[in-house]
Amino acid sequence: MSVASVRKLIESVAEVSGERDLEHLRRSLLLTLNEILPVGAAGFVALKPQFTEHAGAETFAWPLRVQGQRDGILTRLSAGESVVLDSEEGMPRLLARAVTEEQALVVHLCRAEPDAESILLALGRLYANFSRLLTESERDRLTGLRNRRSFDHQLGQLTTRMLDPAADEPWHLALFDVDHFKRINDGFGHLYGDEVLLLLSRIVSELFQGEDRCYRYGGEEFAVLLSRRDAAELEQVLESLRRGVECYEFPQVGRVTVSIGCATLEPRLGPADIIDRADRALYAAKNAGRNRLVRYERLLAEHRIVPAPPSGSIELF
Ligand SMILES: Nc1nc2c(ncn2[C@@H]2O[C@H](COP(=O)(O)OP(=O)(O)OP(=O)(O)O)[C@@H](O)[C@H]2O)c(=O)[nH]1
Repeated sequence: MSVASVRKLIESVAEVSGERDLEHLRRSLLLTLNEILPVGAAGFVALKPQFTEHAGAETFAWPLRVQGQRDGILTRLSAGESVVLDSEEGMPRLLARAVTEEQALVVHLCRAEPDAESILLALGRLYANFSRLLTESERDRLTGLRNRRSFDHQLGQLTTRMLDPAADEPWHLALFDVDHFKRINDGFGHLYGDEVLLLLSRIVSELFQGEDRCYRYGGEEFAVLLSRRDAAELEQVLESLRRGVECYEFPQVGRVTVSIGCATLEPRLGPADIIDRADRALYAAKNAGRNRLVRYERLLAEHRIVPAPPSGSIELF
């Protein structure tokens, strides 16, 4: 390798290691591969067949189909393993490396390259290490749900996306809080309190899948960002959360209830505005006796609340 190539490689790796977002990390890694290998196409392919619609899978539809073993080989790969799917005169042209349990990095070269396998191996390890660090920094340790940091990031992205006039999917924020959680801690001990939070997080994760995202918002409070639902569907799914918790028999502790406040994202609302709305609805649910769902928009329609102006629209002079 020439000094210029080594410098290019180090610069690219420095670029990759500076990423703080998984999506950017993936993009940065693909750019690096393009810089140092004669890449025809490269992308991430989901290892599990049910995830094959993910970005990147289509890119490799044709070469893998040519191989006639699209799912055969890739689904048998486990994290850290790699495979050469096609070679030319003993040198790899089409390679896959399982960078995590769920994803393989697949590279199709314009021409065969002797160092391709070792480069893919090294960059794959780099990606695996960084993605593990990023994933851990986005997760809550007790429940395994995404944490507040991740929530702030996602809500920020959603409120920005709402500014696009073409964005027509309604997104909603639900905040829910365990009722009288202090009593659970005081009566049964902190460990049982922790177990309640853990079991609650499982109930929520099972109920909200796909595009919906669940977060531990802090302490005994959780957040869910829900997409593609009208008001009736929203109430229905959040009611089933409330009932699901109410009916669950928590070991030792018995019955637990939650109060839920919910608000719908609107174009002029920033993250703080939407949190404030959901929080006011949650407060109203607590005040009305707990173990219930309150939607901000319903409070507004029934004149039970005075609307606050969006924070971004306040003019001081
Ligand atoms: N076990 C456990 N307790 C926590 C954790 N985080 C916060 N808490 C406890 O959660 C309790 C919250 O109490 P409060 O804010 O008074 O609310 P509450 O008792 O749930 O009452 P309402 O919200 O009004 O229904 C406090 O006792 C905190 O110590 C945690 O990670 N584990």
